[in-house]
Amino acid sequence: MFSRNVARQASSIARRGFASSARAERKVAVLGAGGGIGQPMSLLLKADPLVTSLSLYDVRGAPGVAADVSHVNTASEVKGFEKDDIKSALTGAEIVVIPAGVPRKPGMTRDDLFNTNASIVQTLAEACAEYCPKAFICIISNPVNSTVPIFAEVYKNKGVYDEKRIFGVTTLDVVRSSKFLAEIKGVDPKDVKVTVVGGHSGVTIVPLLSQTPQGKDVTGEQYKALVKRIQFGGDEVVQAKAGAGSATLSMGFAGARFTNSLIRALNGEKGVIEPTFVKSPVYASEGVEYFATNVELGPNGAEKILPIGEVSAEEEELLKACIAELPKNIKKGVEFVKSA
Ligand SMILES: NC(=O)C1=CN([C@@H]2O[C@H](COP(=O)(O)OP(=O)(O)OC[C@H]3O[C@@H](n4cnc5c(N)ncnc54)[C@H](O)[C@@H]3O)[C@@H](O)[C@H]2O)C=CC1
Ligand SMILES: O=C([O-])CC(=O)C(=O)O
Repeated sequence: MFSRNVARQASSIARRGFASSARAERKVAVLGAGGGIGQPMSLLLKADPLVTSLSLYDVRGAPGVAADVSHVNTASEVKGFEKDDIKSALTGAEIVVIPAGVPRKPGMTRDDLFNTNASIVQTLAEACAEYCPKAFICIISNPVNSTVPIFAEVYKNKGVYDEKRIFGVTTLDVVRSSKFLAEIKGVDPKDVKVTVVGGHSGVTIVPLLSQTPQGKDVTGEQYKALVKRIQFGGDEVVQAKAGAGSATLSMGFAGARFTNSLIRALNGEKGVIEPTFVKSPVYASEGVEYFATNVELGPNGAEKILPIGEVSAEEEELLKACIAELPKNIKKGVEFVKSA
């Protein structure tokens, strides 16, 4: 959908011409733009005609990345900021995408990143609350199950919280599910859409393969292996990179796809649906405050949280395991801010 849409937009703009095309102004800021995810994602955002302005920030290196991607001949303007200049980076931003923080090394869980990334995300939330409190926030930094609650708690403290505007980006789980299932079935991944619910780590990642035409008849050992590969796809990359980090290119693609969906919805397109980790009523009665399901995006952000729908017996079990784990991750994030 993302690449098809970018291609469609690009050809439509080519027909109408850049200068004359009336476009909604959409300023996107990337925090952590100098990193492994930040760089390829910034390139993809620069290639997206729906992004009209790109503001790249990192504690170090973002002006260089900005100078580089600014030579790509699409219409958007690009500026780079570093160190203390976060105010300039965030002022006027409508969407802030955050891949700032340390990645895993082999042997680590995402939760092992908490000690470092919690304070990074808290600091960035404080800056966003001050300089662009109405922006839509897309959080990539791990552990997403905890960093989303951290961001929300900071916003509550600052009196600017709007639950519809804060998203944990779980799109990579959706992208992986589509690709891995398509490989098994020998079909084009563009035709394979998998809803992934829950959170973004190990057993909290719950692919609903039974809801996908191509996934329905995957059973037995093949089903178990596929679910495991989706749940631990991040580990596959961490191991293959052998100490040099985690998924960056596929995450750059997934982050740019989520941003594109959000902008299309802000621009008035109807029926834009993406799974994302948000404040959710779905398991609230069981003490799970945040949960990823399909969410219909719209001009106010998370317009409609869609129900999980019918699930198989196996998926029931996966959901139980998810629900046993997720509240601990959420609580850890909430308490981090409350105890500060
Ligand atoms: N949500 C998801 O599906 C995924 C999340 N991730 C997570 O994304 C994060 C980033 O991963 P990579 O880009 O590979 O790491 P990286 O280390 O290559 O880049 C991170 C960047 O963040 C910057 N940074 C650190 N503190 C900052 C601050 N206070 N303000 C602005 N920038 C700051 C660093 O200077 C660095 O350039 C990690 O936490 C990783 O676990 C990675 C893959 C998938
Ligand atoms: O595995 C990691 O640490 C990075 C990540 O979240 C992913 O690739 O899904």
